[in-house]
Amino acid sequence: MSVSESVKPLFAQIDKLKPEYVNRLAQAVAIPSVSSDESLRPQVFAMADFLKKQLESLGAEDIQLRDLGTQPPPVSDPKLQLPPIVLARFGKNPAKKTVLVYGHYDVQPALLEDGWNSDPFKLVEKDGKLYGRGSTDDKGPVMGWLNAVEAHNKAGIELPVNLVCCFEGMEESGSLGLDELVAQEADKYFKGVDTVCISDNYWLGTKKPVLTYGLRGCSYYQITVSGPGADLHSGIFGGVIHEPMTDLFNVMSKLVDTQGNIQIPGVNEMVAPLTEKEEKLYEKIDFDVDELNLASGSNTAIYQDKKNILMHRWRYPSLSLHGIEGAFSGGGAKTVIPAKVVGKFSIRTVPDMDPRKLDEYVFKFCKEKFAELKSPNSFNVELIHDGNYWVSDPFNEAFTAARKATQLVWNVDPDLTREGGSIPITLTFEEQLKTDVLLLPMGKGDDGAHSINEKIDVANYLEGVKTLSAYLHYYAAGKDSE
Ligand SMILES: C[C@H](N)C(=O)N[C@@H](Cc1c[nH]cn1)C(=O)O
Ligand SMILES: [Zn+2]
Ligand SMILES: [Zn+2]
Repeated sequence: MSVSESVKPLFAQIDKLKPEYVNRLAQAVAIPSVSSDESLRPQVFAMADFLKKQLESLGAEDIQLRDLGTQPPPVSDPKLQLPPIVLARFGKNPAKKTVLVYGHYDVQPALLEDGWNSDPFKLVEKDGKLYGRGSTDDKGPVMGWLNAVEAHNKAGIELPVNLVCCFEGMEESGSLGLDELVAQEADKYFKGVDTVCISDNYWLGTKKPVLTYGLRGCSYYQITVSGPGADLHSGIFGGVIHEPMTDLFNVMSKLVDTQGNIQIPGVNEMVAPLTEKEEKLYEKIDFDVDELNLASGSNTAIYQDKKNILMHRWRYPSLSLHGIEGAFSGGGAKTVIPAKVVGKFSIRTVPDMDPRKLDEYVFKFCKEKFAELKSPNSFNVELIHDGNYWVSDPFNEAFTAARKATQLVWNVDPDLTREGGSIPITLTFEEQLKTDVLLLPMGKGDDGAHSINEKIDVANYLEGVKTLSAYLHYYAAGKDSE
């Protein structure tokens, strides 16, 4: 029987299980597992326990919560524990292929007062969409893998592959500790893995599914400026002392211009030149500036043409300013001079940028710009975390299986895309396990990952479970399967 025929009862089961799937996602979203907020670290641990219980109830074997020790500096609490890596497996049949699925159970911060229409940690279903922090990034897709196993169990259909799960709780904060674990377990827990599938990114737009073969890397920095012994009255000290915030603003404002051009010497020179072959690839992609505007909820695009938008998202670096710790940020008009401020920015990296050279250029530039201010305040610039870029071959066996699965579920040939975001562990899996990695996204380009009112469409959540399941079946059946 063809794969397309054999998965029909599985697809019917997936449709029937919608209430259970939504409930599973609601339980996951209700745990505010924000990895970047030290005070919420117990919630990240609670999320790992939730996954453990879910995996147990679905019949997973060899479930392990792997301790990664304490979080390295910079960190406020030197005893802060890293959340565990959750490992589990379904099946260990040597006659079957083995697929490792990776996802993350931590999320970005979210506060109602940021502008959410509802509590970010309460899943709300409205107009065919499921709103809540992590719904698309990445609790929806992680639940998607569990949902796929549940559908197989309930339909009485054997999983066509051995499934190894690797779920981490620090992806949004640099995947600390995971590189080492993957290296340690390459010949142990991960022995025999044939391919890796990651569902942790999004379609490019809102209409067409995609398969993704590239990611940018991310190097995240912080600049600390401090001076006064305490926060001060600006009426008493304004104009008479060097203010840390003024120094910080000066340095941060020199990093990038308003057209997105990075101003740090040496950075742009590391970028791989554009080839004619690559240039042609952009023509085929289904996307335009309207899709970008829809996703950003604005008309603020720097480039109006598809090629430039895609190149600047996928193959050129970008520098973003994220925030200032220690600065007054509430409502009202507090007349304070902050004593210590920490500015945060990151650089998305691309082939052929060398992260260590990048650090060198960033540190040198920031120090020079601060020195020009001739300020007596103290200044420090440091790397918080980094993760490398990744580009792969989109025509291997795993991509072929994913293309067939997408065609079956969505009735359309997926676009082959790269992603502007980062998943730090991707290259490590490829290098350490010596396997291919496929990125098979569930959500749409307008899902608002990292933003307010993050959502996943119900259709993407359900059809996504079908796509992940069908992918496993096509991959198991080999490249000539139908
Ligand atoms: C693409 C993925 N879903 C994601 O959001 N990744 C984060 C990872 C990160 C955080 N700091 C550095 N990398 C991202 O791209 O921001
Ligand atoms: Zn993610
Ligand atoms: Zn994310």
